[in-house]
Amino acid sequence: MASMGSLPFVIDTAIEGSILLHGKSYSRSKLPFFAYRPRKSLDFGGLTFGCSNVVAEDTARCSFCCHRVMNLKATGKDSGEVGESDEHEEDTLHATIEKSKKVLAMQRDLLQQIAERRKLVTTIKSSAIDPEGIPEVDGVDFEQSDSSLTSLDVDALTDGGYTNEDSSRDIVLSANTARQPDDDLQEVLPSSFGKGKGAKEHVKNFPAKSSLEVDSYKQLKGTMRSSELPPFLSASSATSTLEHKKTEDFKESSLQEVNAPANEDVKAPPLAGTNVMNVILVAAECAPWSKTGGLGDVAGALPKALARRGHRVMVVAPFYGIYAEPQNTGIRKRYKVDGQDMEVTYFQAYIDNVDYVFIESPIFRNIENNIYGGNRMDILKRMVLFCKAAVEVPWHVPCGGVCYGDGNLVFIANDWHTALLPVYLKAYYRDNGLMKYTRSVLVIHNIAHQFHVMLFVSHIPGYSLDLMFLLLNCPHLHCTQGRGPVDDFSYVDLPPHYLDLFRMFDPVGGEHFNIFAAGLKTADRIVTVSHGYAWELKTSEGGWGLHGIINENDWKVKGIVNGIDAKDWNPQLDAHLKSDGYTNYSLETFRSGKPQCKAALQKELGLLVRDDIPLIGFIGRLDHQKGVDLIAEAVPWMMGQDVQLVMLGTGRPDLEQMLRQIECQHHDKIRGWVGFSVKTAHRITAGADILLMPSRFEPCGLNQLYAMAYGTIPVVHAVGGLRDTVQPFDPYSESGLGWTFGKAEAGQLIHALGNCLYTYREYKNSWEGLQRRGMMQDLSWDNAAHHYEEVLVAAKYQWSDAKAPLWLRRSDRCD
Ligand SMILES: Nc1ncnc2c1ncn2[C@@H]1O[C@H](COP(=O)(O)OP(=O)(O)O[C@H]2O[C@H](CO)[C@@H](O)[C@H](O)[C@H]2O)[C@@H](O)[C@H]1O
Repeated sequence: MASMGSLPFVIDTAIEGSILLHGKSYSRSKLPFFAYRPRKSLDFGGLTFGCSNVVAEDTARCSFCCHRVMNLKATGKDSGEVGESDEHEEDTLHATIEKSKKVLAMQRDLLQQIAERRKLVTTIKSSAIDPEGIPEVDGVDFEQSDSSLTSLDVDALTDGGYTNEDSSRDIVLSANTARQPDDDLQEVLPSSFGKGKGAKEHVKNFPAKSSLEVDSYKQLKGTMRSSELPPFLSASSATSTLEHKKTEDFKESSLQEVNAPANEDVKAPPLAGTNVMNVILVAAECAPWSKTGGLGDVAGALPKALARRGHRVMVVAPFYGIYAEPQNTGIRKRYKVDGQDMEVTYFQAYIDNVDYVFIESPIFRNIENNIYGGNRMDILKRMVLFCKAAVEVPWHVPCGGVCYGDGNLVFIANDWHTALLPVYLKAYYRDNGLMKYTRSVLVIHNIAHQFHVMLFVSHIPGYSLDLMFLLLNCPHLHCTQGRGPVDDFSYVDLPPHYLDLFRMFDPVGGEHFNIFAAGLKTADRIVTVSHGYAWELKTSEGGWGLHGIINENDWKVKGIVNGIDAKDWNPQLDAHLKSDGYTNYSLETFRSGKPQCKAALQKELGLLVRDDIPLIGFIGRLDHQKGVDLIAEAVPWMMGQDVQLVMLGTGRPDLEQMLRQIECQHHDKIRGWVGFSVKTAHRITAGADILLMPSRFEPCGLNQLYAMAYGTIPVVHAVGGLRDTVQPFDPYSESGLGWTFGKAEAGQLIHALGNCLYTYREYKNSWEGLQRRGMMQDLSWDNAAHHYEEVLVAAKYQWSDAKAPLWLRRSDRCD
């Protein structure tokens, strides 16, 4: 079956003096160079599955496990013993040797990188007390590997050394050794599933687990009878028979696949280089399936950017409604929540190089419009189940045929809703010697979240007014940081000594239970969504009672400004600008495109269609944070300015009522749209001239980023991410991106807006310059993803007890 060139070879045996390929015997003296490599180095993946399907190109990847293999270009004939050398064979051999040199050069680079890592680990070892924290690097266990590896490999892998059976090559390849065949067979995807668009293809882009990264779950199952398994683990799936059948199907289809020629795509190395990891982002919402605000946008966009860098990325979210894309994997598990067994079913989709896993359970059903609704216990139970099920996804849910496993894995949890995940990871697994190399990063999008009623209270020193309002008056106190009475600890189902992580005290609320606090303490790293907010979180005004914990963990906190999804929020591609008189536009066409969108918006809202009147927009949750009440205060002034105003939002009923009332009073100039409409948000962003964001605090803010990308000028309270991203306009140097004001007060808003309107009317060129500068910025997620990657890598090499060693505190601070 083989022909000259690029067919796969299956090495059957390699014995002294000869080798058997596809059942044919080849004499050693006539063999192409690959046959000289000791059999051990070709042993990965076994003979029946996966890695035996090596292909012939410079640097080939196994079509299944994607591990780099040596150049195995075939030079033998396809049948019978290799005959006498002829000229053609000589040429081919030379070409092969040339190619092998290139491969060797690449390997040399790789070895150098390994050597550098080794040095790093040695440094870590020498400054650490806990040897358990020493991580493996790309599958190499430095504890176990031969100490002569570094020098030996780099030097020995030269042309001359290559023709010998050099054990150093074994070591090199074993660092990339593929998963065991058995692993594959245990965790494969149903055949119907693995065949989805790109489903298998994507797996081969990622490094498979090394033998050192075998799931701790499998180790556990291998050493214990099921009756002895720890109680925190999920109960066994009801689908085992089905899974077995599907496993067989998959085995067959995989074998068909490995037998097919697979030399077509030798891909460029990933941007992340040797930092490529498995990343699982876990969030309570993920656009476009579920979104109540910015968290949904981030969960929808950041994973794609990480995938573009070459990481294997998954998003895990609850399955709230009926979604078209995800398919039922048939895998079901049961977890205990408040003493009850709750079953979850995993749904899965693969879109834009990202795996999406949705956790379905009656507890999540039909709440897509009220994700955070219900009473405190309802929410708590949902989050307990979600986090328990999410931690085990890398064990149970095969994506494209292969589970992520728990080696080289980092979870990214988001806000208090998933802050239990780092705690469960530690308490259930790492404390028990499982998931030893799995790390967690907790992202703070909003440390306060919303609250609903405000009353006047007198000031307590050290506590901000905002916080006191929150503590005293929030009827949905559970919406903030996962707070509750200390008794709530019994619901999270953790060993008693974990209570201390959750127990908090503040002068207003007294002793209480706080999920966010426990997550922040336990996570290996903390990210928040801007530099400004990272700083504010450490203050009593900005930390909402958690500033003490943030300060104590300062060494692991990093601010990374959000990006924007360059497909969804791009005026050139925006799907919501393709109808009703709107139009797509770009930097080249915005002078005509934007006025067209403005006219379409005025028409749609029933406002006077006039190009010369500034159209001001506001989009956001209607709550204390967003400062919509400050806009209301400024309305009388605005109405004297010949402007139009449109406000879109939902939230606090009193603020919703306020919007309706303002519209009633100034129906000719104002629209107050109460509701959640993604389409309208896009259209306002495109059609408005100015966007107001008078937020009292704003961790990052996405709307000002969207506005700038659409040539809409932001007027913002200079706080948190707004200060980071909106550089104030300077008329002298014609620089800057918008207007800012220093205090969340109506007077200051009026002052900044007044200057903005003046520029709009009197200085058309300056205005256009502002628009151009805004639109020309690279606000994409790619930049942010690069910074996230640094955090993920730092987490990977983080000590397992989340306590930084002293040297790290001094020299590798994340701020
Ligand atoms: N009525 C409505 N109809 C349609 N769309 C609506 C809407 N109200 C809001 N949106 C949309 O929801 C998103 C809100 O983004 P924000 O950055 O204001 O997030 P939010 O404050 O919820 O999140 C938190 O997390 C994000 C992400 O990290 C941080 O940027 C932010 O500062 C922090 O408070 C935007 O896409 C906006 O268009």
